[in-house]
Amino acid sequence: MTDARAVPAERHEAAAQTTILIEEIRKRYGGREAVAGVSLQVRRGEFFGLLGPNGAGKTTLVEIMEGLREADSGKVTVLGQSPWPRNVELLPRMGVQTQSSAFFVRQTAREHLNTVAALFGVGREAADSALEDVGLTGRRDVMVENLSGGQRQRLAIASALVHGPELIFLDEPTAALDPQARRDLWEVLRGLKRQGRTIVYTTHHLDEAEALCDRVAILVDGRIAALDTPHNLVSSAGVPTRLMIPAGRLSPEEALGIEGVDSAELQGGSLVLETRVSGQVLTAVDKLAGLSDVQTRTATLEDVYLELTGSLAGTGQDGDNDTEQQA
Ligand SMILES: Nc1ncnc2c1ncn2[C@@H]1O[C@H](COP(=O)(O)OP(=O)(O)OP(=O)(O)O)[C@@H](O)[C@H]1O
Repeated sequence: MTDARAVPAERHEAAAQTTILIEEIRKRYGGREAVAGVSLQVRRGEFFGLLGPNGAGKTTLVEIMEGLREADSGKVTVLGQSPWPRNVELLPRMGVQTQSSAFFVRQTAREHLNTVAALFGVGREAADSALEDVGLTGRRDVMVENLSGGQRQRLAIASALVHGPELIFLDEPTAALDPQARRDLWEVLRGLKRQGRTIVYTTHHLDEAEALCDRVAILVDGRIAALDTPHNLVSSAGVPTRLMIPAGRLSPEEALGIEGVDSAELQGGSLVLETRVSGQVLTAVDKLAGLSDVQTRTATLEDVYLELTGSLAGTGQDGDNDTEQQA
């Protein structure tokens, strides 16, 4: 005989695999609905990206997940618990890096982390291992104020990691970094994922989201405009491929005569064709003008993002003029 009260095994399994569950969350500031009915699930061990234009509601949503802000309605479950009202049981299990991370600037990187470790009640070994995780061991004796911007960003991440949280919130950790420092930090972040941590990642860098995230949600005007793997978003969006042909080899009129070419325009020394059937068009271009020096640019997450944010932004709000500070 089965126990009617028993939770089916698959529901237990689903709960074990879910780190964050957001159900129909809404948050209004005065007349503006910053989060307008968002539901999503972040799976255990997932690198989850939150994308969207300025003012889309990302910070509000993340703060609701972190237990820093109360939703007007809807349900939030983080690691099986409600983060609001401020849930002290959850604090040791979560790490939070914000863009305005505070540092003890008159300390060395190591002293800073030791202080953070002490606040969390963990030992100095944890501080050393967090420094190693972010590749800062060699800079541990440098005063925080003498670290470069990229090294400070790493220290901010180390501060969010020092107590060994299962879930980490990272808010634009690569903002203001040079290209090499960004790439270096990507490796650090991949390392965190390999350790099995769940990461909620807010960024404006679409290439970064594409390179790092298992799935991304694109927020527009407080609503989810798309949620999927970067690969699926790109392949299902139907964004055209661009072919760049050195100018002079083919005229725009000739190109427009090729079946499957949607547009043809001269831009910066190239004839740029847009098509959704690139194989077919390349074959035709080969016959007419040859393929040497022809470049192909396939759609990226940035194309999908721009299409979504461009077509949806501003359609679902009651105005931007009622934004007084509210808790
Ligand atoms: N404390 C607040 N009081 C009033 N309005 C707020 C408050 N916080 C955010 N807002 C408004 O809510 C909307 C969403 O803001 P939010 O900071 O969540 O967006 P965001 O996607 O994080 O933006 P950004 O990319 O610029 O950080 C914006 O219109 C913003 O002006």
